[in-house]
Amino acid sequence: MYELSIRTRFAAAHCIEDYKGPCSRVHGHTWQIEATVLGPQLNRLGMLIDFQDLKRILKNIVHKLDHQNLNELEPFKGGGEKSPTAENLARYIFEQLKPEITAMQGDLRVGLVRVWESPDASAVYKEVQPLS
Ligand SMILES: Nc1nc2c(c(=O)[nH]1)N=C([C@H](O)[C@H](O)COP(=O)(O)OP(=O)(O)OP(=O)(O)O)CN2
Ligand SMILES: [Zn+2]
Repeated sequence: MYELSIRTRFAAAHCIEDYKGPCSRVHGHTWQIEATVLGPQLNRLGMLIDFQDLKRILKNIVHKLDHQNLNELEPFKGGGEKSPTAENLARYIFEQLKPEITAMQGDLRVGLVRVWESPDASAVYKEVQPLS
């Protein structure tokens, strides 16, 4: 199995409602997004997927989040469990990426999406592999 990863980043504001601390106030991050794709086979150029293609797809997804207040966007509206945390962002991006990747090539899978809120803090979303 081959595995490759790319990173991109975007800037956006958020707050965590009901959080006890400064994160309950609106503040910004440069969010860094890492996406990992898995697959068993290389193409005729010796690539699993062209980094450029993966970057383009990921950038199109994060473009909708760039320079937004994430709390105002539909997937994160209402707070609570839907709050725009690194965890929820990772799941949202994973779910947007998954159909794009499988449409591109049937044997490709999204391994994980990692969202870095700062250089020291990140969250991952991945689907648990079924036991074989
Ligand atoms: N599990 C999570 N915990 C927290 C999240 C999150 O998304 N998932 N988010 C926050 C806040 O958004 C906050 O902005 C981040 O706080 P923190 O990591 O403490 O960042 P700082 O740079 O302000 O921290 P230092 O104390 O300067 O290291 C909180 N928790
Ligand atoms: Zn924050």
